[in-house]
Amino acid sequence: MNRFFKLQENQTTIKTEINAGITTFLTMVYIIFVNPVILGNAGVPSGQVFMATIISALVGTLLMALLANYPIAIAPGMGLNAYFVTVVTKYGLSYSIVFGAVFIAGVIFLLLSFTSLREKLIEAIPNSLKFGITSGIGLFIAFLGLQFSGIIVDGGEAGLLTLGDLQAPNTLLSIAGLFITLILMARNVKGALFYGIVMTAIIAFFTGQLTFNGVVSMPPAPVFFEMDIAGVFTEGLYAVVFAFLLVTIFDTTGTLVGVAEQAGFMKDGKLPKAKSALMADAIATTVGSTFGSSPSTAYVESTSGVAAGGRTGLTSLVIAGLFFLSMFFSPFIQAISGVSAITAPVLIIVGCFMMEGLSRVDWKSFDEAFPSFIIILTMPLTSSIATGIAMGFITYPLLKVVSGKGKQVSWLLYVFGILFAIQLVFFPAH
Ligand SMILES: Nc1nc2[nH]cnc2c(=O)[nH]1
Repeated sequence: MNRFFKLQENQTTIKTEINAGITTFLTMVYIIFVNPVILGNAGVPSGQVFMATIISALVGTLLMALLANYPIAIAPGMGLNAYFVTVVTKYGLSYSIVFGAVFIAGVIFLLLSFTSLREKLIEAIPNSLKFGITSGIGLFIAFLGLQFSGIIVDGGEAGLLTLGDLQAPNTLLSIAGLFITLILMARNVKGALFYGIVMTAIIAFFTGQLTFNGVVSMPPAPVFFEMDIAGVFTEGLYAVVFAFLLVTIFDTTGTLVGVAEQAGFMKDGKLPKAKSALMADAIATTVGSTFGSSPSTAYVESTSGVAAGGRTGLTSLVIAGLFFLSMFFSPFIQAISGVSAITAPVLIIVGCFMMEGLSRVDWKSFDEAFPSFIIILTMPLTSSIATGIAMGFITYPLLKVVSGKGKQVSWLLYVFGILFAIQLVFFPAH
């Protein structure tokens, strides 16, 4: 164990790594409650999403442990799960076609992990676009949380949106959950999001909003290969595949670099073993789609385990082991997932985490600030990550050219800008 995970070299111990693994697991286990709620809005059965989420997290995090020896967890990302639902519901598609799109994005990501285009792409995209995308997704999922909780509702005569009925039972439950979780977060309690869900569920139980049919059982049977790859082409979902691909690559890379900086792994501004880490994510996304999950990404919550001293893949191995054990708690987890007001506070708070990157945008330069701003604004307003990305990629090269800085922009961005402009104007459906 010591030799495989290089514990001594990384100045850590088995006990510290186990502690770190438990810490990260507690901060991210909410995804197995929340993902069935979100993908349930696209009609995917809850038991299927529950298993697919665990399998994605298990495969990705285990590969991260074994291939990269990093204390970084992988699981289906928030934001892309919501975008998945938008694509299914807004355009009336079958979810199996959209799983096909996730599969294709995963395979392209896997192929890209072997080439240098991956680095080129990552280097060509400026901070304002990268962090604009992550933050836009943050606002998007927080907005969903506000809707699920009933705090924000359709405005009708009052305008597009308005404040909901704060005395409605499910809204009251969410508000109580939000306050409890915020208090736990502010007091730096390990696993605040998880304990927040549990405490909100207890309130829901005693107020009759939640019923249980058991706690432990054998895992539900996973559903395998319920996807329609041909449908991706007949429906022309190219922009959707592209959005899944770009967001997964940027999000994972940004998160890997952030966590690696915190853990002291960066060497001369480069991330060693980036290839193995990205491959772990690409494989998790591809495998996850075959079982019925939206794309996976490296989790920002891994920072909590690193803060607890985790430095090696042993931390990730512990996280993967805990995800495996959670398979046996499906009745408990599915009952909680059935009441979206319980998990809504998590969406609002995770949205806040994802805004952090905005500090890296150069707000004093208008040609950097505006593309970031338009992404953040349009993602929640159009409920489309792809549209938000398109707005940013169109305005960035445009503003650079008119301000005489066109030469600073990579040719890749001009190509993307033109492609996105054509797509938005002529193929706006997706
Ligand atoms: N980086 C990152 N971390 C997450 N934690 C939960 N969801 C996400 C996500 O989409 N991206």
